[in-house]
Amino acid sequence: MYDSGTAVAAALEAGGAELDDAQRQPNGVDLTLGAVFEQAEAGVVSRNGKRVGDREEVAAEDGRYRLGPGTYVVRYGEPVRIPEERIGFVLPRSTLLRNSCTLDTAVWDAGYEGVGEGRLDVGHAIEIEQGARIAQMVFARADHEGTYEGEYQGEGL
Ligand SMILES: O=c1ccn([C@H]2C[C@H](O)[C@@H](COP(=O)(O)OP(=O)(O)OP(=O)(O)O)O2)c(=O)[nH]1
Repeated sequence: MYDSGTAVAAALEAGGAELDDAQRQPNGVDLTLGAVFEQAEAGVVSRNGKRVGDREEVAAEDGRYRLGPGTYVVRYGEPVRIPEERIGFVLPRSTLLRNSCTLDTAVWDAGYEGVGEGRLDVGHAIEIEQGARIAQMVFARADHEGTYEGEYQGEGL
């Protein structure tokens, strides 16, 4: 069972997100584009740890990112707090898909708080305005043991 968009909006606002009406969707809340980065060195995923490789921020021109084909890391524009008994999923706006682009996203754990990131795959050159809606977050009810306490907790806040 998924929460309504109104319930997702209430949870995000309780976590400090400032939402405009266009972000409020029937089944979730649209997240906006905060910043774009290009990976500059190798990261590490090992059995006992991980490290995110350095990245360089892409400059917006007149508030717009003009992105050529390739892989980017995006930071969303809103802080997110995933309530207990919920799991979060972020899906790309279909307009990205219709323009040969997409977002790759992972699980948003109960108890996570922060300004999250995702992988933007640009299959054809695209222009995206900073602050434009790029994704939708939905919440599903979920059992869980414990809450998120990893090193991304509090990122970007
Ligand atoms: O697309 C996503 C998915 C999740 N998150 C946030 C919320 C999630 O709770 C946290 C950690 O995600 P995950 O557990 O998948 O990352 P990990 O690499 O396993 O990190 P950790 O070892 O801290 O669990 O990152 C994002 O920013 N973007």
